[in-house]
Amino acid sequence: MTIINFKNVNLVRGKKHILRNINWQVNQGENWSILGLNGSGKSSLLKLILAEEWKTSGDISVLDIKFGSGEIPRLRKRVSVVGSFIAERFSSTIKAENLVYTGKFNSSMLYKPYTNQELDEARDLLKSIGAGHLIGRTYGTLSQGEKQLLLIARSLILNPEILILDEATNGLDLFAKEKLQVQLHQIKNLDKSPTMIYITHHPDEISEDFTHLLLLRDGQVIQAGVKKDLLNEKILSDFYQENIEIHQIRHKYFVIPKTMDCNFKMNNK
Ligand SMILES: Nc1ncnc2c1ncn2[C@@H]1O[C@H](COP(=O)(O)OP(=O)(O)OP(=O)(O)O)[C@@H](O)[C@H]1O
Repeated sequence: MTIINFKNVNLVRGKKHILRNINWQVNQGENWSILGLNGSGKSSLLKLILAEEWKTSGDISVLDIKFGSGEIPRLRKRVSVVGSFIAERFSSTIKAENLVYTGKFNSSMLYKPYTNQELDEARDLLKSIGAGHLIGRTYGTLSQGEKQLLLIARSLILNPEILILDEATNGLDLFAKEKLQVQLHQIKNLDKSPTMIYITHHPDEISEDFTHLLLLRDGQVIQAGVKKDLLNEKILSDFYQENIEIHQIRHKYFVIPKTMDCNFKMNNK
């Protein structure tokens, strides 16, 4: 089954050609990372998947639902997102377990009170990801990392078929980042694991669980394919249009601009 299919997709807003001729196919069993610099179009691509933005031209289908077919509300219940543009939608007074429960409806609020029993499902999920201590806390009083934990729990309550992580480590400390990777690894090993899409600026965050990589620059797909074929110095130097070197420590790939050494020496003369 094809999970996501973009054919010749363009997105234009005003005079800005935000995404240009995007061809991208995600198949069952693949987990993709999307790597791009600021302004390359990552969030816009995500909004197209969620049908929050509408393509200017081309064809998009997600989970075999063709956009334009009127089935978008049904689709939204099958896709979850963790990311800042979701994080900003919640009231600062909502309680942790209520926020997690909103994931059931893919909305940012609960339209009626829920029983303690119903909210227990959210509490159990919080406990299962090591966030039990946040139960009962109000969203506005939480740290960035704590908020992120709520969003992860929220994204899982529906058993989504696609889980999108958009700069999901923003605001997380060193250890919380590692914990997120462990959680993603656990999700990947679930019986009915979702297809995961991990959007990031940072190559070192692309864990072993991600099999494929899409390199996005200035609204265009520069490369898309099997990760191990693309994470090399030649391809990434072409992609960044800068000479870079890659240092692999355990399973992490650290990318360092070669020019950095030179600037560092100049500044420290
Ligand atoms: N509605 C819009 N009208 C005009 N330009 C837009 C619009 N939405 C996005 N853009 C522009 O399109 C480009 C891509 O934006 P997008 O937010 O998708 O990038 P991004 O890769 O997510 O960036 P970042 O990593 O900085 O969050 C940017 O130059 C942005 O200013």
